[in-house]
Amino acid sequence: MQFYSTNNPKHKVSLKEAVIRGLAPDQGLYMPERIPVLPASFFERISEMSFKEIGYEVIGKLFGEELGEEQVMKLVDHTLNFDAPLVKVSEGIYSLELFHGPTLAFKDFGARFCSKLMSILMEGEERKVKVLVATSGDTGSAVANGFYKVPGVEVIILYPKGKVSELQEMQFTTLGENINCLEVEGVFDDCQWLVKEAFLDKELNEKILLTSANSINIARWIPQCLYYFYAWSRLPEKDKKLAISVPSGNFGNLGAGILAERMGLPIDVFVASTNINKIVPDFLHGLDFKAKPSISTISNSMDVGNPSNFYRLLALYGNDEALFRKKVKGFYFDDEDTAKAMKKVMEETGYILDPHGAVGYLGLRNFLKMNPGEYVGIFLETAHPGKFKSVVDKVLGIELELPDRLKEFMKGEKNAKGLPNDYGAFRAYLSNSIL
Ligand SMILES: Cc1ncc(COP(=O)(O)O)c(C=O)c1O
Ligand SMILES: N[C@@H](CCOP(=O)(O)O)C(=O)O
Repeated sequence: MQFYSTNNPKHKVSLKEAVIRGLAPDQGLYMPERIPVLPASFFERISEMSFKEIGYEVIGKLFGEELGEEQVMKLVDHTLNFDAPLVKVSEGIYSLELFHGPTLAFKDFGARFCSKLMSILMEGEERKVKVLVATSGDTGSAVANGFYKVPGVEVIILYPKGKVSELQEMQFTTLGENINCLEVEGVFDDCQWLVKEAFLDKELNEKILLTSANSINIARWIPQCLYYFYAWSRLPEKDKKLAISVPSGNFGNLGAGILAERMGLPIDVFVASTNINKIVPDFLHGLDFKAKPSISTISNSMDVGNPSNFYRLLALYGNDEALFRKKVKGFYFDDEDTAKAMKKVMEETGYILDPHGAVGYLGLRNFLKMNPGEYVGIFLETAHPGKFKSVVDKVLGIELELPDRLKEFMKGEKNAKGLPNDYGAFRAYLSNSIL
């Protein structure tokens, strides 16, 4: 399987090159040249299969030719070593809990897969690699933990000063060793811009082997499709049509769901749910796709004004905007709606949503209301509420008990360097820290 750039379908590279480069030289995102469809027999057996067995088949179809069966199994075993339970919240509404990994957010799946795949692909290489990461909170913690002490890899995390939760910040700034953190005077989109500029800097790339562990990299993006298959395998109400709502920011997660659907998974409708950073819902309602400055919200990890996976979503629908708008429904919610939903769901069901999951829940509920009785719905609960403890406590008027794993992160000492929102300063930092 080769991978093409969304900016030029003729530019095709191997799996290794796509993963090591991260972003195509023309700034496009890599995509599999063909999307393999899983056989009917796979879907007939899926309910009896374990998460890992599902993973072997799906990843085998995508990467098996290049990696072989043994490496595929190693990769999947390393990635899927925690569960993603499907929990019934109310009649016809299920939460896919993606927060049972080491840093309690869905990014753990992609980060673990990415670090393992990079190690496999770099085996025997003399070159060392610098992994650049822009984060609004959760990618940073998952990547830092996934790549911590991996030999030959140095990670540089850029995050917007004062715009990630305290717990998220502690999860990546306290590790040290090969994990370096830069606190940027700006918003998430500035961090993403700085990273992309570094990839375009020819001179710098001649000196340093740079790659990305954001969802722009197929090694971070593709494995996120696995839990959509698993969710369907565990869904009790398969006789109904299925709607899945994805709380979205950079849109890698939704893109991975669409990939799963293109591989044959019977998902009837996707709901793209955002906070007031509503660039994609606006597009789905007929406006042009237009990046905007991001606005701070209580679902801070989704404060993205220039979602980098947009053109990947379009490519998954054959660049057919009408088809994209038909298959994906867009909703957005402000902080007041989000807080109200968190309270209502806790009062009515006892289920505690984090602010991102609450946005996903709201999108799903709105869609189901418009189509009564026809669908069963799943929303992705993308992070543990404890990661946003101060917001959750304030909104719900409770004192949320943190899981031990989160408490552990609070014991370390923050270590981050300040960085102005200026490419020259970032370049100087990278040039001075050549491995
Ligand atoms: C908790 C949480 N929910 C949702 C999202 C949005 O996911 P995506 O960027 O893949 O759209 C993020 C960040 O990516 C996140 O950290
Ligand atoms: N919300 C993200 C932003 C980066 O998303 P990614 O999936 O492209 O890495 C975060 O948690 O940092």
